Amino acid sequence: MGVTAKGKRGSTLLLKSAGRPPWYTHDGKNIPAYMVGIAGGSASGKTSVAKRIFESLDVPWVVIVSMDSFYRQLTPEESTRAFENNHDFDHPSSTDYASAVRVLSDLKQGKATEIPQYDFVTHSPSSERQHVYGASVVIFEGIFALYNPELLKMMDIRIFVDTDSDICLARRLKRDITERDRDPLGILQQYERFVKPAYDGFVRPTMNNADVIIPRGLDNEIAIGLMIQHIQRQLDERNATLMRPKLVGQYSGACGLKDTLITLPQSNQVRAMQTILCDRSTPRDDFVFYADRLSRLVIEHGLGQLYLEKKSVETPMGMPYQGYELPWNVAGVTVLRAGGVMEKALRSVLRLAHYGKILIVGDPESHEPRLHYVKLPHAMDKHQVLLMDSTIVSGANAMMAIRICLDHGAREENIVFVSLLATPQGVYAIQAAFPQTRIVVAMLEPNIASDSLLIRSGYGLFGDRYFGTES
Ligand SMILES: Nc1ncnc2c1ncn2[C@@H]1O[C@H](COP(=O)(O)OP(=O)(O)O)[C@@H](O)[C@H]1O
Ligand SMILES: Nc1ccn([C@@H]2O[C@H](COP(=O)(O)O)[C@@H](O)[C@H]2O)c(=O)n1
Repeated sequence: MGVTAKGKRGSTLLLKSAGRPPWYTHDGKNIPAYMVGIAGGSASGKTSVAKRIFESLDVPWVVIVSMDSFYRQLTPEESTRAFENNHDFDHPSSTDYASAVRVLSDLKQGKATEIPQYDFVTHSPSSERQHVYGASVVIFEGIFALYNPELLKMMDIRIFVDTDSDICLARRLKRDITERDRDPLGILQQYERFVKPAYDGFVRPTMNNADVIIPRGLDNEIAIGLMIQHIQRQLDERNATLMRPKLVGQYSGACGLKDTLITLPQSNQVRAMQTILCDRSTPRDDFVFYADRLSRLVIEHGLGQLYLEKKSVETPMGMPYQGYELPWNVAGVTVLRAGGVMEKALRSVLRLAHYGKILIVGDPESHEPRLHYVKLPHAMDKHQVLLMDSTIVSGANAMMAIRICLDHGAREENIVFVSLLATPQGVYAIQAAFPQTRIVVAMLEPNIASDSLLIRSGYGLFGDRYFGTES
């Protein structure tokens, strides 16, 4: 049984996804996503209402998760009956709640997750998964969205769409013929036998769990408008009270830095290279050459922090030699764009690594970091992570990058942040939030130029100097 193009998959829609501001407190802890639950009868307009809310909300990184994604796998006998319109998909037992709870609780906690996909033509989950990360708002819609107590607990607002059953049946007929490859007689049989009784017995009673009931679904513009205003107000209030990471840590020379900071031995060679990089009159080709050379040194120093397995080999003279095995499980994650310089160094010294990219751009007004793109290797929990950025200045970008790796399952004790230059202020802020992350730098440089919120290190704008994009 193949999946046809006509088959409707359990739909997960990422509608807005760029420029996410920090979603964690100054001590690095995630702020839970705002969750909306929308229940109602089949074809009552749940998806349509969900889409309308999303279009209207002024929030980046929003996701709609459909309950369709969690229909459980049928046994062969059940599957045969399903093709005869004789399987009850409207009983609560048709849903894999454990999977729904796992996915939604990941999203609620700000973690990356994989959402199963469903095919209505084959009546079975497909092998595909949709990777979702970064939702500030999650809308969960489905006939049993307000049924399971664990799911209900996660929701910040619960909505029930209450549409006349004749209208629902007419819409369902049309939709199931065009989108789900069904025949009219089968649809009517299934409706009479399962859909209607289950609505009366299981779905309608969940109206009691709702905070808001929307009669007539999308047609009820007033109710929908009021509800959107309410949600937007709640989000704005939450936003105003969020404890965003401070752009500069509270470092004062007196309190000192912890020993998770590892600085490259300050040989005369290293200091000479730093002098070249800090010198405003250095020509670009020299800047690039010495940035590359210093990157290799600091990357090697960072690799020296990785945990290695012991290995015994036999020498050509037949003697035993006890040593170590180079690791296979290194994830080199670049904070774009300046971190790309260090990826080049990592590639030149390590043959086996998986690479990831994170694009963080400072907001032009507040200079607050904003996440625009992330792609990381699979199974981050099994990787030792070398996180690379050329400089740590306020520490805000580094904190966001570390938070992203943790949200994708990386273990904090396995993260090594590698940088050419760091300010003590930035290191202090990172250490306060992520005490187990090791920070390897070529140089600690306390002299920063600060122009209101925009802070520059001794290198000036490293990426622009390296890539030749200075204005
Ligand atoms: N107010 C409305 N007027 C006309 N058609 C609608 C309205 N609301 C939904 N529909 C249509 O009815 C069908 C089912 O709507 P949908 O929002 O997907 O319902 P549900 O998610 O509850 O199954 C879709 O084809 C949709 O375009
Ligand atoms: N293989 C399946 C699975 C589910 N259904 C029907 O889908 C309805 C829920 O989807 P809505 O978008 O309408 O909320 C539900 O009433 C099931 O009967 C199906 O027909 N085949």
